[in-house]
This record gives sequence, structure tokens and C-alpha cells, in this order.
Amino acid sequence: METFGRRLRAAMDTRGPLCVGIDPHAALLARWGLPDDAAGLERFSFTVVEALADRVAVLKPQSAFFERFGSRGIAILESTIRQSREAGALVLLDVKRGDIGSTMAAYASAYLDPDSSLRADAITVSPYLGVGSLRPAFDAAAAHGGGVFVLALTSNPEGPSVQHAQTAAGRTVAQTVIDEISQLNAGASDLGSVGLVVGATIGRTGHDLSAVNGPLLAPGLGAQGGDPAGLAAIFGGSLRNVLPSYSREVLSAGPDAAALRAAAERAATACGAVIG
Ligand SMILES: O=C(O)c1cc(=O)[nH]c(=O)n1[C@@H]1O[C@H](COP(=O)(O)O)[C@@H](O)[C@H]1O
Repeated sequence: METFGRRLRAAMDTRGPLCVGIDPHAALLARWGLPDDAAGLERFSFTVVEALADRVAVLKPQSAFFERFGSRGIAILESTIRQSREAGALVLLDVKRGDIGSTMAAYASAYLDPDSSLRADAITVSPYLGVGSLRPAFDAAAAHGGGVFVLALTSNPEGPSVQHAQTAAGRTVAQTVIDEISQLNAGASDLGSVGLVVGATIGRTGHDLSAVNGPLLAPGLGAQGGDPAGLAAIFGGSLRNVLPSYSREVLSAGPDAAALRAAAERAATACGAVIG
């Protein structure tokens, strides 16, 4: 079975390294002339999938915007994931889960088990209960060719108060997460299947990403003020493993499919100039 890391590398090589988030904000539904209900959510999500799933490497539905509409929203999330994968995009489901190991196993089964209706290619997780508590997700990912992206240095301004704090060992919390994930990916050929989330807004922080050997999701571009020109300072020699991620910046070009594609193309070109 092909690992997620290898599938992602192949997708980034053939389609270019770009992730587009599917974040159906109420404000975007209004901007697209859609009602703020399940029908609007469905139209929005399917339009994005139809416009982009056959060309971008990764689509990243943000679960919160689907959960907002209860069971109907979850059913639309299931179809969004399925249609995206059928059209050839890898799906990174942004759910930011993290719990004690026994509960984490249930989350892992919900999102990474091939028999689950919510099965995605990869999920986002939070290491706040300790990286070790995420083990069931790493194991499920390995068993099913899936991936896991662990929050390390997030794009929001509140992140550094926790992530830059020093541990008793004299490293920052974020560096501890980075180092533990690096160990998990050690020996993986080309790209490991456990990624990190490192915001495109954080600037130069002095964290060492050189040993990660896994994908580096960079959200925060566009709407949050992150600029592709800033990626080199953040990622240094690891730029080849960076997956830049845009949501509102691209989505606000809709609902016209050609306009969505053009916005994604502009984002890819701007990032490509830095990532190469
Ligand atoms: O895991 C994420 O994707 C994520 C991590 C992070 O540090 N910052 C961040 O903004 N995100 C997500 O990325 C998306 C950013 O959306 P835009 O700001 O509209 O591009 C949202 O769905 C966030 O939840």
C-alpha cells in the first residue's frame, strides 16, 4: 500500500504544491448569494469541488463549517470528501482532534478507517495532550495509508504564548513537538506521512524544521496576512516539503468556477515563485 507521504509527494509533483481550504463561512455564503443553511452549504462545497478537485493537490474541508448544520452538514461533508477524492484530490480533513489515547482511537477510526463514511486521506490533530496521546492516529494512518498533521506553530497570534514556552529540557514546546514528529518520520523515503502545521504568518522564530522529513502545512496565507514572500524565512531549507494553504483568499473569488480556478492559479504561482 502506498503511504500518504508518497501519495502527497506525487500529487505535489504533478499538480503543484497547493492546498485549498473549503471553509464555508456565513459571510462567504452571503457573498456567493447563497442562503446560510444546509442547501447553501451544499451548493458552496460542491462548487469548490467541481472547480478545483481535478487540479489542486489537496482540498482541506474545515469540519466546523459543516458541523454548524448538524447531521445534514455532516452528510454534506461526507459527500464533499468522497467527490473530492474521486476527482483525484487528496483530502485533508481539518478537525484538529486530540484526546486521551483510547478516545483518540475512536477519532482515528472515524476519519482514517477505509470503512468510515468520513474517511479522509489525512486529518489535523492537536498535540496539547502530549504527542504520545496521538499514537492511535499515527497507527491508523500507517495501517491505512493515511496522514496526520500535528499543530506545531499555528498562524494565530495567541499561539506563541504556549508554543514558544520553554520546557524543563530547555526547548520550546513547539520544538519538542517538531522533534517527536521528526523521529516518527525518520527513515521514510522522500516524505513521511506525519506532517506539521506551521503558520505562514509566524515569521522567523528560530525553530529547527530541518529533520522533519514530512509535509509542512502552511495556513494563514492571504486572509490572515501571510505572504508567500515570507515562506523562505520560516521554512529555510525545508521549502520543498511545504504545502501552502489558502481558504478565504481563493474562495472569495467564487461562485464562478473559472474565477475560482484563476484565484487558485494565482496563489500557486505566487507560492511557486518562492518554493520552486
Ligand atoms: O490546521 C489548519 O489548517 C490551521 C492551522 C493554523 O495554524 N491556522 C489556520 O488558520 N488553520 C486553518 O486554516 C484555515 C485558514 O483559513 P483562511 O484564513 O481563510 O485562509 C482555517 O480553516 C483554519 O482553521
